[in-house]
Amino acid sequence: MQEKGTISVSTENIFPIIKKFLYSDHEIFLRELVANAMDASQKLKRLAAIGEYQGEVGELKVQVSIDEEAGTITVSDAGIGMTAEDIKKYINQVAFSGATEFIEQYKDSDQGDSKEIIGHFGMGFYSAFMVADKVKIVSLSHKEGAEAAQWECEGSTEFEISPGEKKERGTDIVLQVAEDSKEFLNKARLRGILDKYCKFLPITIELDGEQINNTTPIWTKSPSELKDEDYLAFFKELYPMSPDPLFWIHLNVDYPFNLTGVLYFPKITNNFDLYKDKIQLYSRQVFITDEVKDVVPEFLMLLRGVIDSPDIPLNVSRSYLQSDANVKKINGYVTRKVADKLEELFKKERTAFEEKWESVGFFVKYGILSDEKFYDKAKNICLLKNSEGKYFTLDEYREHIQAAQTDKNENVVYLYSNDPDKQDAYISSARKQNYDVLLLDNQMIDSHFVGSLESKIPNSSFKRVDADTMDKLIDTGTEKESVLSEEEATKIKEVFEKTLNNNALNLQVEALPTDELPVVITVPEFMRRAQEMAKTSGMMGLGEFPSALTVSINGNHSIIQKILKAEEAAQKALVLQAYDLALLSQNLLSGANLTKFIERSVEMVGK
Ligand SMILES: Nc1ncnc2c1ncn2[C@@H]1O[C@H](COP(=O)(O)OP(=O)(O)OP(=O)(O)O)[C@@H](O)[C@H]1O
Repeated sequence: MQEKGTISVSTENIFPIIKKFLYSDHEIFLRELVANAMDASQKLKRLAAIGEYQGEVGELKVQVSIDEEAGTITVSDAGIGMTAEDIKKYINQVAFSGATEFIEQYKDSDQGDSKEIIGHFGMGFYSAFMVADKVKIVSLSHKEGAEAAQWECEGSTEFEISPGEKKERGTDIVLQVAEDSKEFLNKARLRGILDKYCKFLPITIELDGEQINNTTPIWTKSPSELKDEDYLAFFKELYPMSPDPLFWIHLNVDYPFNLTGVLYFPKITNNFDLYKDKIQLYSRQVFITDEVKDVVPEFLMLLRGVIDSPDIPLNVSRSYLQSDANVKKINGYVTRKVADKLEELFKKERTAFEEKWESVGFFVKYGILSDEKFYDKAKNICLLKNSEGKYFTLDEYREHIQAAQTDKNENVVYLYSNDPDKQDAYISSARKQNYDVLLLDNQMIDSHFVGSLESKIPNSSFKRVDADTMDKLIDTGTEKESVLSEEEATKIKEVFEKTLNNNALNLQVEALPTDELPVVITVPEFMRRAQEMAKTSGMMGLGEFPSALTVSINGNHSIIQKILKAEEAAQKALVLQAYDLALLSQNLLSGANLTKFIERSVEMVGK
């Protein structure tokens, strides 16, 4: 008996709409059909396990095959199958409600958002019509005495149902591939899609007889069954081109939500962007997306690996995902696990932890900057490295510098360098005073990190080592003895002003140690930070911000006496020489000024 019917649906014909708006994601039809076949297989397994199916279960693999000549793709399973009644119920009604719901969602969203909905909306069975102009279902239900049934639909709301010819339990979905979708008849193309979405499905998937998937990926196993090699091999499987990860975290939770996975800490190179969106999100081993925004905290998006959770609602739009309670909990859980793992590593293998700090520190700092709560968890394992390459925790470091580097206001002054090469002269001045200098030279993150630490550590101030002369950087309130009389100080300042003839310079005479340079050039900390902020926020073009240099003349240096006593011409040469030397030590001397300096030096040496 053949039966014809019309699928009741408010929209005249939803297929053209499905086709049009799902355009960029056509390939997911295969994921949907394979996932259905897998569900049907697993349902049968469950029925057999609870004794509701008495027959032979047999091998439950899902087969995908291409018949290029006939222009068809067939997805077959040996799962529970469907009777004609089941087809009417599940395909005509249930599946359709899913498709209609999609259209409703699409209508409610503005154009810009539609792609997101599409990307996260499981279109189910009807997504087959994105690539096929005719779909046939032939199915034999597992139910005793069931007869095979066949359903056909040509992409309109009309369908035809009739007895089918099928002897084995299960379902064949046959797609007559549409003219504009012929690419899917290519085996390599299908293989690519299966590799992407179905690589770790729990039931064997074959493409033209060849197994595609690994049915028991490591995140489905217990950590006690796994060795380091297994984790490394899995990492290589996911990211064949990447260097080995630093370490990994096996996630496993079943209350209050369900989540498994393995997250890897990659070695950080400078190309951070390459590392974003590399965590893969699965739902019961079906690949969903690698856009994990909202599910994983922003700073952990640089991690790699797999998260699998049936509790992440994937068939809804982004905005919903953000406010979803489960997603929030997952987010919190992942953050906590990462913090725990870092603490464990730190406690167990501090040396190894220090060796990995270049990469690990990036996550920790990023986490501290972006997540208030993460600081509380990470403050005990956040390391600081000094210019001698030694590592300290925040507490250890404070202890280390407290005695020497507390200023008259009881602030502990943390000195740092962001470019040890350029700031070498300042670092060595600091060391001469028995001060310690931190290395905070990650250009991407450390300038922000400095500000953040300063606000988090009470009574602390961070100053770059070239922000002022040493005794002003850490002002202990003790007056330095000056060998210059007040008159001489005024005189030397005048000589410098006249010779350098530059209003932008902030000239001052100071009593610095005799072994300091005769002239020291610095950029005040607050000024430099304001400049950096302006640069990063794009408020001002580079260079527009006044660059205020402070020029400190070391009144205690012997050369100052020489200048005071010299003839005018010699005086001028000495001032320029002392000033140029200061610029040189900051790496600020170049071009014509450098040439002049060299000429002058040669002349002086020759005298
Ligand atoms: N291969 C199959 N074997 C048995 N039943 C199937 C098969 N494919 C689909 N079905 C039935 O049709 C129903 C509708 O399928 P459809 O893919 O549209 O939605 P779904 O799987 O329930 O949800 P989703 O939108 O997440 O895919 C399924 O719930 C299932 O009962």
